[in-house]
Amino acid sequence: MDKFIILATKNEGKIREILDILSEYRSWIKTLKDLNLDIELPEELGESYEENAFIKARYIAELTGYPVIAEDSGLEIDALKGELGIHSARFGGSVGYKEKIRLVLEKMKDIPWEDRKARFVCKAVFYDEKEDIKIITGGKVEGYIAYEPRGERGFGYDPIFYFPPLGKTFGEINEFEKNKYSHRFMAFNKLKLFLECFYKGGKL
Ligand SMILES: O=P(O)(O)OP(=O)(O)OP(=O)(O)OC[C@H]1O[C@@H](n2cnc3c(O)ncnc32)[C@H](O)[C@@H]1O
Ligand SMILES: [Mg+2]
Repeated sequence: MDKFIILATKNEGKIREILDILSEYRSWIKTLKDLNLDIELPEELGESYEENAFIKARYIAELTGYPVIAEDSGLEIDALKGELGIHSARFGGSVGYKEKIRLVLEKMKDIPWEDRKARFVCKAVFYDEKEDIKIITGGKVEGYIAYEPRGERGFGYDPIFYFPPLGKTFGEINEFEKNKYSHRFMAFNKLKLFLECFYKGGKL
């Protein structure tokens, strides 16, 4: 098959979740790894999740000529206004997530539960240069920053994101559960509606 969509992300955690959400379309989707495209994505200098998702999508679309899916996401913490959000991946510099999490918790050590509100946000983009299509969908999930990390599942900031409806952090729930409630699920589930029309209309 020479027609496919490229998934433009380097984050293995995202890839797992997105391929699972879009599992019906798995045979149409190629990751950068599937294509042996060992390249860096461009700097995410946009001012919003949408802009950054589009920067990544456009870069790969221009490079390959194929339709592309990309996303940009982040953790917004009310008490640390503006520090994470679209800067979540860069927060704390080039250190691992154990250290980023330690830094967040250190900054929030005196903050009481009611002021620990946070949300994960995701914007997903489908971009097809040839067909002149740009679709953006979004998702959000509300929770709290836990007092300490719990669970080893998921990726990134999952161990400190406490999700009240399940009484657990995202680090404690399995992929099946995360893909029922997450910001990424919501964004990509909406994008799926579009892919359904596009795919069923034989457009790909
Ligand atoms: O740009 P790409 O290659 O897609 O991968 P990335 O990891 O750099 O991704 P972003 O630029 O979108 O930054 C997202 C940040 O938000 C964090 N994040 C996003 N969704 C998350 C989730 O579901 N669980 C935990 N952390 C998440 C993630 O760890 C990053 O620090
Ligand atoms: Mg990134």
